[in-house]
Parts: sequence; structure tokens; C-alpha cells
Amino acid sequence: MYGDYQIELYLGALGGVLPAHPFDYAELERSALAALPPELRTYVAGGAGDEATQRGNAAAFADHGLVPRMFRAQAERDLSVELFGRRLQSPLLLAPVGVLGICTPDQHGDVHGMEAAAATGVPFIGSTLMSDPLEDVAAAAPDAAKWFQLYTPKNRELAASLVSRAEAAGYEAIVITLDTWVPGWRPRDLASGNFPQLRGKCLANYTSDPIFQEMTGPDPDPGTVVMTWVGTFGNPITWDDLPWLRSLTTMPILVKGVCHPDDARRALDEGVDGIYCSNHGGRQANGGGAALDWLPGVVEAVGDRAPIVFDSGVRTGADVVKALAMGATAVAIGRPYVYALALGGVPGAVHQIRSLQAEADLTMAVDGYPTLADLTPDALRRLR
Ligand SMILES: Cc1cc2nc3c(=O)[nH]c(=O)nc-3n(C[C@H](O)[C@H](O)[C@H](O)COP(=O)(O)O)c2cc1C
Ligand SMILES: O=C(O)C(=O)c1ccccc1
Repeated sequence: MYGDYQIELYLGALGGVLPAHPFDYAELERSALAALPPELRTYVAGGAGDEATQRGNAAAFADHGLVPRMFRAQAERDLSVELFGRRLQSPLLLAPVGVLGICTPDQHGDVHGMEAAAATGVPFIGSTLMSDPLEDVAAAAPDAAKWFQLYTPKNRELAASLVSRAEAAGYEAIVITLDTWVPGWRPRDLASGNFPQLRGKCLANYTSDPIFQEMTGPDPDPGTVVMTWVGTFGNPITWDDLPWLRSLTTMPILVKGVCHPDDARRALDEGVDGIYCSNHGGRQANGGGAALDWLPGVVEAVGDRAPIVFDSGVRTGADVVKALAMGATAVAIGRPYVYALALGGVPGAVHQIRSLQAEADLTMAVDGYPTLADLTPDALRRLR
């Protein structure tokens, strides 16, 4: 039971051991940013434009309130969910984060993210932009649930190679991110000249790839690697590309960045297996609504046809519960686990994930929604 983490923490304190990692998100962010090297601070914390959409993502959760129900106490809760043939013990995932690899001092952050995922039973979604090859990251936790996020390169052979490598390495689903074929306008990064990939960071999945190696030629200098990456990264995907993307694999495909009901419906009509509703944590386009505001429309369009993963702005266990009540099948977190890993290593990330699981579990318990099936839109009231 996830709520048992609470007892563990109190008992630890009785034994004289106070928790080593923060509970409060603002404190976590502040401490993690201080711990990160300056060139990563703006990149991880920042977003598009004046970041109104990014702030709105987190603020939107306060617009909805969970209505407590009584006489429904249940000592055993069930937060498990079946996703693409695997039963997960909680409806939480780690979102793909392209600079995770360089967020730990040893520059193996993707491996450590995978380790934290394995320790908590939460699937790890590995980004295309890793600091270690996807095979090495997978090998850190062979039994852990893992998905691979594809930034579809312009070179179709390279795309096919990345997908088949992911499948061979044990990744179980492909998340195709659609909202990043062009980088968003990010004033904080622009002002500090930060774009880690342009400095050759987190390109290990490219440099380890035989097709990319053909593109660069043998023993490329760092400039050639970066310019070859720039040449193939930004692929303006349209609906015309979806049949080809579908043909790349029999693994489940989710499309990430979908916020409009029509896009969700058409993607399912054209053979994708899951919808990932997200606005990239407000990093790509400013001036939009909060991702949470788009979730109900996507849920209505998708119905029972496919699972829906949601991210952008989830900061607390109560946020997780609200997104589930709105109809998300599972919820992913981005910055919260990145900060926790940067600040406290694998134990810090494990604490962060267990805290979210415990808070979600206890919120469901206290409010009388003991299983995910009990969490329907009826559990929520719009407050403003
Ligand atoms: C530093 C950073 C790097 C990211 N890199 C990727 C990426 O490589 N691929 C991707 O699909 N999404 C990427 N995202 C977006 C996340 O997958 C996710 O949508 C977002 O972080 C969710 O919002 P949250 O940070 O508010 O939880 C990145 C997010 C951050 C913060
Ligand atoms: O930083 C990001 O969110 C991201 O995923 C990305 C990666 C490469 C180019 C632009 C954005």
C-alpha cells in the first residue's frame, strides 16, 4: 500500500532519522536548481515565452476540487492499472526528459532515472536525447517497464533504426512526440545561450546508431556530429507521415502532444494505440491553455478506445488524482523527478515518486474513492 510510506517516514523519525529529501515542490525546485550547473538551470526550469502557459499548467489543478465522500472507507486501496498488457501497480510514469542524462554529476542520469523507475515499479519513458545509448539505459533495469520516446528524424532509415533498437533492447511502447519538430521560443535559454544538444550533449542515441554513423562518416569531430544532428532533428511531421510511422513497429504507439479531440480521434482512426495529452510542460508554445483544460475534450473523444496518458503541471498526489478523475488512464511527471534526481540522486527520485504515490493513495482513501474505478468526473467540481 503506497500510503505505508507515511508510516515508514514517521517510524524512521522516531528512530532518529529525519527524511533527507524535500516534500514541498517549491523547496525541491529551489534546492535542485541551486545544485544543477548554471547552464542546466534555465533549460530545465524554463519554458516558452513569458511562461504563462507553464505556470497555468500547475495552477489549473486548483480550479478543480475533489468532493469528499464518506461511508466508503476501504483499508485496501487499488491504484493498479493495466497498460498495453502490463499491470502497473500505480498509474504513474516518468515523462521523457532529454537532458536527464546530464542532470546527475556522473552524466548518467538516464541510467539513474531508469533505476529509480525500477525501484518504484513506475515505467520509465526514455527520451531520444540520452547521454548513454538506449541499450545501456535499458540494461540498468532489464525487468523494469520502459517505453521509448521518438523524436522522428528526417532520415527515415535512422527513425526505423532507433525504433528497432528500442524494441530489441526491451522497450515496450513508442511515444512519438509531435510538438517539438521545431524548438519553442524560450527566452531564458536564448538569453543565456543554452541549448545542450547544440553543445553536443545527450546525442548518444545518434552517435551509437549505425545509420547516423553512415551520415557522419567515421570518427566525426564534435562539430560534424552536431551539424548532422541539426540537419535531421526537426522533422515537420504531418498526417501523411502517420502510416509510415505506424509501419515501423508492431509495438504500441502513443502520440504525445495531442490536445484537440479531433486530433485524438483521427490518430486512433489511423492506427495509434494511445493518446498522450500534454503541452510539453509549457516549454514549446506559450499562449495556450493549461494542458489540464484540454484533457476532458480528449477523454470524451477517445472514450474507451485507447488509454490516455496525461502530463504537464502535475506536482502533487492530489494533482495525480484529479487528472485520473478527469479520465486520464495514467499520469506522467517531468520536472518533479528531474529535480529530485538532480538533488538527491536515485534515493531522491525514489522519495519523490513514493511521496506522489503515497499522497495519491491517501487522498483517494480519505476522500472515499478507494480504487481507480471510483474516480470519475463526478469526484470533481469546477471551482472557478
Ligand atoms: C528539461 C526537459 C526536457 C524535456 N525533454 C523532452 C524530450 O526529450 N522528449 C519529450 O517528448 N518531452 C520532453 N520534455 C517534456 C516532458 O516529457 C513532459 O511533457 C513535461 O516535462 C511535463 O511537464 P512537467 O515538467 O510540468 O511535469 C522535457 C521536459 C523537460 C522539463
Ligand atoms: O527541451 C525539450 O523540452 C525538448 O524536448 C527539446 C529537445 C530538442 C529541441 C527542442 C526541444
